[in-house]
Amino acid sequence: MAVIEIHHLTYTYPASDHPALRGVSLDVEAGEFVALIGPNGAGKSTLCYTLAGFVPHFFKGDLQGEVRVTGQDIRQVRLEDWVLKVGLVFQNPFNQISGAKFTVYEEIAFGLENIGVPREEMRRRVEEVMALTGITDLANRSPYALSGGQQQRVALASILVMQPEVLVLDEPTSQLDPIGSREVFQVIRRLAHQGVTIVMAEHKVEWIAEYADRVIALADGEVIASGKPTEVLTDPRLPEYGIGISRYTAVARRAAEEGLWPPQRRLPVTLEEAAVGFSALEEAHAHQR
Ligand SMILES: Nc1ncnc2c1ncn2[C@@H]1O[C@H](COP(=O)(O)OP(=O)(O)OP(=O)(O)O)[C@@H](O)[C@H]1O
Repeated sequence: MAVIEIHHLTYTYPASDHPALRGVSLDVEAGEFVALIGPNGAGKSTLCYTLAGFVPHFFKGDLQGEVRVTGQDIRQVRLEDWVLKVGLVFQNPFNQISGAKFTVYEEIAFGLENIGVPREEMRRRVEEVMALTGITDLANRSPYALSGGQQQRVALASILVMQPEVLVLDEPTSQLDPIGSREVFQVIRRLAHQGVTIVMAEHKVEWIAEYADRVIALADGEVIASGKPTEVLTDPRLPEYGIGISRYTAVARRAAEEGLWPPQRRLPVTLEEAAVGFSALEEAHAHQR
């Protein structure tokens, strides 16, 4: 059984007459890392909110179809129970920090304190997630006196400490520089290897190509492509939908039009793939000479 099962999901916000999600179907297996891409307004955040239970428990509106996580229907479970099953990480870590605690350690322990977890277990779980997210040395620092990447890892740790089965991230690296982004992607990859199911809305296609298992492209609330990152991210229709492509895909596509890309080779998404493709072409030319 897939961990996430979405069937024919159509959702319209209250006071709107245009569905934000239309006929979305999607299964995600345990430990899979799925990236959501799409232009502004495509429905990525709405899908994240739905998985996290904010739709329909907080945003009412009209929800048709089925959304299940580990077999449970989203409509049958209260939001306060659902959030223990599905953790949501927002774009801006600043919004996720409670403001009630003075140190990173206390911040991460906050959620466990609220549900009355015994002190010894709390310490063990907090130390475990700090190690996993690489922030052990920040334990006594203020959550506000950190870089963006460090702050996002604190936000992530404070969600992970609750041990959700599914982690949903809505553009978690949009405020981060390349170093911070890599830190976050590496932690996410590690979590997926440990069996956490990941759904992440993200624009950075080169990072997605490197780290995600599958990509789902949304446009105007509908799934327009779904598959392996290299397939979806080089789909020639993406620009028509206003979805950004990697600069390496764009360069190689131009080169291919001029006969300067190996004909049988898939277009690249990352720099490494581009380098391999162009050197293969060079070798083929050297042979012909
Ligand atoms: N609270 C709301 N009430 C009414 N309509 C909304 C609300 N939030 C989003 N929408 C609409 O739902 C559609 C999907 O928006 P959503 O924010 O999910 O897209 P997105 O792909 O996350 O875009 P972005 O990349 O800009 O964050 C858009 O048409 C948007 O205007």
